[in-house]
Amino acid sequence: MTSSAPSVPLVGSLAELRRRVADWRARGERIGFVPTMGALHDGHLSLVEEARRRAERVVVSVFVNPTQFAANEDFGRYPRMLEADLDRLARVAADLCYAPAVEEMYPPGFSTGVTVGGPAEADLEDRFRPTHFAGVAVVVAKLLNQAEPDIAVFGEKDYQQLLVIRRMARDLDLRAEIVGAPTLREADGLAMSSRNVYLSDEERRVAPALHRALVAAAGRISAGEPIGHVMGEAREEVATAGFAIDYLEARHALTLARIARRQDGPARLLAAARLGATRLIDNIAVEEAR
Ligand SMILES: Nc1ncnc2c1ncn2[C@@H]1O[C@H](COP(=O)(O)OP(=O)(O)OP(=O)(O)O)[C@@H](O)[C@H]1O
Ligand SMILES: CC(C)(CO)[C@@H](O)C(=O)[O-]
Ligand code: BAL
Repeated sequence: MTSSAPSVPLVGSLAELRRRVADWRARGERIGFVPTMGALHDGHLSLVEEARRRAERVVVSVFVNPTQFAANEDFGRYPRMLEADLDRLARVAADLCYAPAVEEMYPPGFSTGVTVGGPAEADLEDRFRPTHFAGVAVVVAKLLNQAEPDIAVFGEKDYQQLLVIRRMARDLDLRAEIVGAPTLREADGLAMSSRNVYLSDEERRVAPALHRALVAAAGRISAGEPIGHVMGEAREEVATAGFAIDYLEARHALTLARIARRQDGPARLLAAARLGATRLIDNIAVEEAR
């Protein structure tokens, strides 16, 4: 299907990205930036809309970053559909799509890394993807240096990633303000994700059980039930639905430190769990007691 909205310019070279951004900046326009790996869904588009509320121009990057995938992960089969992505970006009037080739981002001889600690060492995603945040940090640092936006929007769906990027931006004095945006969900509660296309029909039917368990647990903790007990039952419920759980934990929402009591919060419940070959992540805030 073709869109009737004006098409979104696509650039692949850093020089061209910089030229366009410099033109806008010279006109006094604020630049918003949304980094993605493409296969865009409505969750991504909501980030573009958030950026649009805060800036006159919005650049969206589409780059499946090899350095954040471990050798056994899905880099090779990650969905790639740039034409459809451009069509979707046109509908939310993004100003530019930046889709560099791997060689543009990582030229021969590339040998620099960014070491991230703090929230990157929370024993959550990092336990299961030990090289992941180093790859995310290096590509996000590069993208933010390349586009030099005023603001950059990241989804709360990747909650630990959001905290890692906030920490990195603060520690390295990156100029962009890092903005977090809420998770968009399907009608049955499943967090939208490019990886949902991997789910079989049966797995797709089961998948919302993860969010349901998080919502129920957050409500019970908020009402004063003991965290350890509630989280144990949530793990049982998710496992019974058919998931293999990597983690399903209550953590401090700002530091990701373990918390045993609601009063140690603000609390966030974070989960990663596998349905067959597909790994889903999700998280939810625990409302604070009034
Ligand atoms: N459902 C969603 N709602 C809001 N933001 C989202 C959602 N899903 C992803 N994002 C955000 O979009 C940005 C790009 O994410 P990415 O391209 O990895 O998409 P994804 O759907 O999360 O894919 P994946 O399946 O790889 O996790 C990230 O900041 C991510 O947090
Ligand atoms: C931030 C990001 C675009 C870096 O590759 C990626 O980790 C993602 O899509 O969340
Ligand atoms: N949204 C995070 C990208 C990844 O899983 O590699």
